[in-house]
Amino acid sequence: MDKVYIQGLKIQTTIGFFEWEKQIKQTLVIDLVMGWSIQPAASNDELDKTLDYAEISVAIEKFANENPVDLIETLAERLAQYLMSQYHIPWLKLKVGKPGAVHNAKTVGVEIERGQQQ
Ligand SMILES: Nc1nc2c(c(=O)[nH]1)N=C([C@H](O)[C@@H](O)CO)CN2
Repeated sequence: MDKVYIQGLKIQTTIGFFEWEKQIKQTLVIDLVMGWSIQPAASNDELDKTLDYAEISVAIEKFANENPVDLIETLAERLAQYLMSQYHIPWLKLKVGKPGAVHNAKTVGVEIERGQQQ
């Protein structure tokens, strides 16, 4: 299966378990790989036939800000379900990193894979 991907997307959103985290925005870094056949778009050079990574990047930050949660696990799961249903994505791999969370780690995060590779 072909892939369309977004790597290292930095978003600012409210996320965290602790009370102080609910009062601020923090940086999350999103890596997303989406299964998609690119041939229909490529054959006629048509954006409409593929996954628009620019539109999806904006949608990710909007979704995170409209659906604040405590855990990055919850955000990953809900965001994956949203993207799959909104854009008819059959399979995706999603990483959510929270680089500011552990001061002596480069980053921490979760990675999930959902759906079926066709
Ligand atoms: N596996 C996780 N561990 C932790 C999370 C999380 O979302 N998933 N969150 C926190 C706090 O919000 C933390 O980021 C504050 O520094 C702690 N552990």
